Amino acid sequence: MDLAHPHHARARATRHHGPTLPLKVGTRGSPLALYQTRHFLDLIRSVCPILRDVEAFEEHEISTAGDRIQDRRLAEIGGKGLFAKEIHEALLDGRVDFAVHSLKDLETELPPGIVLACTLRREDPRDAIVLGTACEGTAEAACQAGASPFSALPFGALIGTASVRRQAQLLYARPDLRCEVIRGNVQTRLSRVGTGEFDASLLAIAGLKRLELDHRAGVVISEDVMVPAACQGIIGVTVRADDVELHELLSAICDTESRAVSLAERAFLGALDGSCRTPIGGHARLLPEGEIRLTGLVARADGSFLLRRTLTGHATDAVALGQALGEELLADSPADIFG
Ligand SMILES: NCc1[nH]cc(CCC(=O)O)c1CC(=O)O
Repeated sequence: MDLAHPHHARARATRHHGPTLPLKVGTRGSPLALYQTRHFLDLIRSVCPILRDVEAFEEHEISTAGDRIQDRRLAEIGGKGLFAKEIHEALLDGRVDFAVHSLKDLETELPPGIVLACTLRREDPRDAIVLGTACEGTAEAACQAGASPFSALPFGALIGTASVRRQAQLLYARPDLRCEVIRGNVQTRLSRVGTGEFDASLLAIAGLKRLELDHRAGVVISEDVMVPAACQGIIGVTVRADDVELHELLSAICDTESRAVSLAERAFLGALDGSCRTPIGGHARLLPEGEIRLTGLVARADGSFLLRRTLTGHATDAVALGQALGEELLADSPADIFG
């Protein structure tokens, strides 16, 4: 073993002295991002007593291109990793030691030198409909067993969404609806529905729950009706690939179920290699007996085409399962989808 190698030197130092404090954590500055970062810090403190000191961590808010661009659909701006580029740079420069992300916003292929070290237990992965005043009273019937969640939306309603995945699945089921881009953070979107600018919007219930705004969700849509985004509801933590001591620390709070499903969902997304203009959904769930069931969806943004498939395999082969499903959907989609 080459003990002069920096990896080994640092790993040995960990065992004797623990991590060098304070640990610098990178986060976006939105209320949701800050909540997620604090939630993560609470978890790590609960398993690691030496980190309970308030001064053990230093929070660094990092503004990303995705935060600054508010008026256009992210898909139009292009470029994967719009929410993370500046955060990766801060990690590689050593300005931060680790970073907390909404895993669904993190590109599948991370820059060299950065790895996803840990995924937290998944929050509810489903999408929810937030109804404006024009839809008052429509939620109740739509929530009933057997009813379509979309029946809460009046004919021809104007829906604000920036997600081509949600738009495609919505229009496929309800071609009468109109969709327009709504951006901004969760609170901004809620207020724009509240003022009547849109009849309704679709948001991840996970974000609403974390912000204690889930009472604004009129109808929660089953993942069997609307396939969520890959890794929706999962918080992921990135570190420098050679930071052995942080890897060790983070492995203590890693959730094995979210790790397995996120591997499958991210492998699926990676295999499709769609542009961010391609509506793609991916959702895996762990079954008893150590199996994993992965559903994938690709569609046209206008809802004129939609393909959905499910594969089941062993959780230990999560990556292979994701790749296989991605390749299957790629092969069976019309040429324009991935053109
Ligand atoms: N793209 C924005 C985003 N990124 C993560 C969440 C919250 C849900 C999650 O943790 O996946 C949201 C808001 C939303 O989609 O409604």
